[in-house]
Amino acid sequence: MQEKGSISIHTENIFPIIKKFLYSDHEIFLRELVSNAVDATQKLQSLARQGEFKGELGELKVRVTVDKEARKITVSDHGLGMSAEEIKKYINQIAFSGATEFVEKYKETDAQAKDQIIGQFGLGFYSAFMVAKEVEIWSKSHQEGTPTAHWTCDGSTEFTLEETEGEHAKAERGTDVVLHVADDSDEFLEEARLKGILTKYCKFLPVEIEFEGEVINQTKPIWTKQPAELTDEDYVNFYQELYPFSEPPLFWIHLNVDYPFNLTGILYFPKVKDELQLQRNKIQLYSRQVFITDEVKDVVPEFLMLLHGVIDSPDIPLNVSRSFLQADGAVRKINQYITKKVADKLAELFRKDREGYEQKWSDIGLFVKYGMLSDEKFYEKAKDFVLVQNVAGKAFTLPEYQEFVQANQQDKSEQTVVLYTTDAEAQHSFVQAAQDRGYDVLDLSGPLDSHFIGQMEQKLEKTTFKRVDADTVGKLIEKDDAPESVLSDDDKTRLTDVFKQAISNEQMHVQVEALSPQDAPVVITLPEFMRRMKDMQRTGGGGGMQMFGSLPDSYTVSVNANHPITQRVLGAEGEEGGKLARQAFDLALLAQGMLKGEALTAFVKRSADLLAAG
Ligand SMILES: Nc1ncnc2c1ncn2[C@@H]1O[C@H](COP(=O)(O)OP(=O)(O)OP(=O)(O)O)[C@@H](O)[C@H]1O
Repeated sequence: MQEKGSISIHTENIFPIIKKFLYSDHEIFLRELVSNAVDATQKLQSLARQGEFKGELGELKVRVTVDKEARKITVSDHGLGMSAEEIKKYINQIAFSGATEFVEKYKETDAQAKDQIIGQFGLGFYSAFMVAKEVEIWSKSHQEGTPTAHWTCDGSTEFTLEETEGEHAKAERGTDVVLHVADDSDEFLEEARLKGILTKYCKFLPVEIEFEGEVINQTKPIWTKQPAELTDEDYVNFYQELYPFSEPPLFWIHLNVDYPFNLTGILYFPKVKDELQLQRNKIQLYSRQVFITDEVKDVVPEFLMLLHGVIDSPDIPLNVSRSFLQADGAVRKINQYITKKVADKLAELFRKDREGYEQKWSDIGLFVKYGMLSDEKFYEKAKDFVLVQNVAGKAFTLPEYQEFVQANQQDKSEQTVVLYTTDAEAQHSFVQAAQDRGYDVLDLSGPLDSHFIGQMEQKLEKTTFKRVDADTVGKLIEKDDAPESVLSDDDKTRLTDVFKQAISNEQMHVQVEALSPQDAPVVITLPEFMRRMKDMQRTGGGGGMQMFGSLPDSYTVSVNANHPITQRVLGAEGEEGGKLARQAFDLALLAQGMLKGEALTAFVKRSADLLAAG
């Protein structure tokens, strides 16, 4: 047997759900009521535009007032008002939106209304019951001769509705919504609290909103204007209004698109000196000038979350509570659009004002690298304007740098070896040695640079990166013209043994190498791959590498066969050779800031002895 029918809903059961649970935050009741008042005002303006309303518009301010004694909050507008019939239709029917109906009805004759009207779900009004034990509506329609309608409801499914003339009638067109605040919602009777809510959500609504005799909003915020109407000062002032006491922004992008989706806004590049200052959740999302959230995840690409500013789009699909967004195709397109705009802006700055761009690089470099690493499309554009800086502070684009080092820094298998330092101070002796060889050294000390290096090695052809202390200078870039060793094989073995014994440390692998006589007598290095593995292990990357436990430190100790000191070590009597070897080794440790504790004390003492003996 088959039965067909329609599912029924018990209003008594669903009503509390709407009231209490649909909206996570109680404070949004004010946003909803003020939005309705603004909608009512904009609808009237729309009717006037179309000639359907011929009366005087008069003053159109929305007023919010609070009476703490009487425990009342009132939201009043001079909008189009409602007759008793209309209240029945729009208010008594939950989830029937007069806003949507209006937009649909006038879409041919007033397209503007579609972009302005805020309401869409027909639920917002009921959020009032989150804070009120009773709500009254007093409304007078804009249509001549309609009596004032008075509606009351105590939050149950029962309501009263009457038409009043005479004493209680409203003199003017419009609607007053009166909330009798519930006992558990005292906080909303505080002026400061209400003001806080209004400035959070309603600061940029398009109709003036008055609270405490003061207009709290800007009806035409700058993002709704055309870029051509605005000066740099306007942008900077707006920034400072959004983020008081912050340093002026570096530059900004005015977003303005209406096809295939509607999006306006201004994104600012903040001045950031170090990564600790980077603050997320600094972009505010609006929909039709109503504040929605400052969590713009999904809408704004991850790497641009560090930007500041405002985005306004009626096309971002909101859920009923307007409290979170739904990630869908439209959101993805918006995300891509923003990425493209940012890349274009950077490319333009680079092209038009290279010097200014270089000066800003310390602030924007992090964004750019983050973007390249996280977004392939952004990478494609940014590879032409990402900059690298050498230790002398000169900036290059990647193609410029490749050309700059190509002649001198190719190894025998025609790989270009890019040398870099992560700490020019600590690695000074290596930087110096490389520079003495005529090599250039990049400063890649930023927080994302190890990832950036990895990406560059994948993308750039025939190019490898080596940290300056990854090897002795002669081996960093292996060439055919390596200097010959002056030592015999026998001497080399003897020398190795003396050093091994003097150092007596398993993690130090001694080898004799033919460096130039001007190079240091001993050089301690950590091979590039070993250091990278250790870095990965430290930062938790590298997949299953943890399984193998901590990697031991494994340094290479290169003894310079051509340095005069090796002759002295080989020629020394008794313990003298070992002492000299240890001294040379300690000097190498010292050059790298690795000489510490007991070893350092011993070194100082030995040095004094040697000086005294000399
Ligand atoms: N101050 C007002 N003046 C005139 N009409 C109003 C007013 N407040 C509410 N209404 C009418 O009641 C309807 C229902 O309001 P409600 O806030 O529940 O939903 P909405 O604004 O349409 O949609 P949303 O849930 O997205 O806010 C509105 O669409 C509007 O027609």
